[in-house]
Amino acid sequence: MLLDVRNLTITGQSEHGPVDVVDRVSFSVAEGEVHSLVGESGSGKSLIASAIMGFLDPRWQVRADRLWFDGKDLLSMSKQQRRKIIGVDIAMIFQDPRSYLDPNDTIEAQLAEAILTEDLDAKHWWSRRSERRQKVIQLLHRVGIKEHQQVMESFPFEISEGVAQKVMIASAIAHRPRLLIADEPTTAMEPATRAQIYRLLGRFHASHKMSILLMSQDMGTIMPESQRLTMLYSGQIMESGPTEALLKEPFHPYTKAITSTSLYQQSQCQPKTHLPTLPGASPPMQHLPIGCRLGPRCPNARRQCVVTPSIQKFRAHVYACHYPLNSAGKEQGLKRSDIVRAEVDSDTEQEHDND
Ligand SMILES: Nc1ncnc2c1ncn2[C@@H]1O[C@H](COP(=O)(O)OP(=O)(O)OP(=O)(O)O)[C@@H](O)[C@H]1O
Repeated sequence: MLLDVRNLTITGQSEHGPVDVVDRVSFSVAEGEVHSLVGESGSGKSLIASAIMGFLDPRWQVRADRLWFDGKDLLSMSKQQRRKIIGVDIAMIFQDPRSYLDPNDTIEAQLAEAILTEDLDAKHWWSRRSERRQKVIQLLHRVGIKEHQQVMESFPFEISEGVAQKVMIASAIAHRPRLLIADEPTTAMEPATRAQIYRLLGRFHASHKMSILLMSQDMGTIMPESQRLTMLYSGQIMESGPTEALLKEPFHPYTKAITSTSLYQQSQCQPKTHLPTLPGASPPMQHLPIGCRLGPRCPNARRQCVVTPSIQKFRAHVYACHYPLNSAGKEQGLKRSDIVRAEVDSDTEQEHDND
């Protein structure tokens, strides 16, 4: 497994004391896989991405049974070792690319810096400079920027959001990372630009076997190449498994709500069809409900949901719900009726014993 995350907990401070904003989250990304982490705003996607990258400031406490990259424990390495891995094997692109580009440097200067020295053939610095320039042009062409001259001479505030994201991707792929973490890379973009960015990521995934961990707020913005899907709500995993299986037969009410309001499904609906959604919004970190955090918004919630559901495995899915849907629900219903039957049987036996 390239990235292996087990029981990742991220604790922050609220006015009422420490809060596990991310609560024992587990998922993994295999070599060459695209894994989408989907959850509404505030579900903890950016915190998880930053914890993997080691970007979180010290007021957040990060614990995990495992936070491994390629078999190496990211949490126990020194800062230097971690920086080496992050600089070479893992890259990240962000929702707001312009704020991560240096406002005082041209795009050419920033991309030239991203090119690895080992990728240069020229021996002398003067010929290296022109080689770097050629490599920057190649990078820009690879991310679909044909007007390279104009973009190279620009400062970040002079380019559009879409072009800035392409520049960020160019900078990320200059390192040929094995894992790219994309934190809602197309949030503020027009649908056409969004599609371009996803096509680009899809191309690099296919040609370089690059693994991608894609963070997204809704199913309408996940990549078609996404093989695995993890649904996150308010810092807890709701359901995880192969994308197709989750779309076809969700076991968690949250997966059902998010997938049935997605552009995936909308495109197949008749006009004016009512689309089900969950009313309400995700809670702020100071007011997280006990037990299953979806409880107050969940159409299936019952008294038992104040107890955090344990992680269950059924078929290819992993889910955390006391009252799952579809075949997992039937299976659980059968188990419950066995329990009830066993309780009834033992009561009857007791009655007989008393006779
Ligand atoms: N710097 C911060 N200070 C205080 N609280 C924070 C900070 N960063 C995140 N949080 C809180 O942590 C929780 C998770 O936030 P996070 O940004 O990881 O969610 P997200 O899923 O990435 O949301 P979005 O899709 O809007 O980016 C939220 O309740 C948020 O308010």
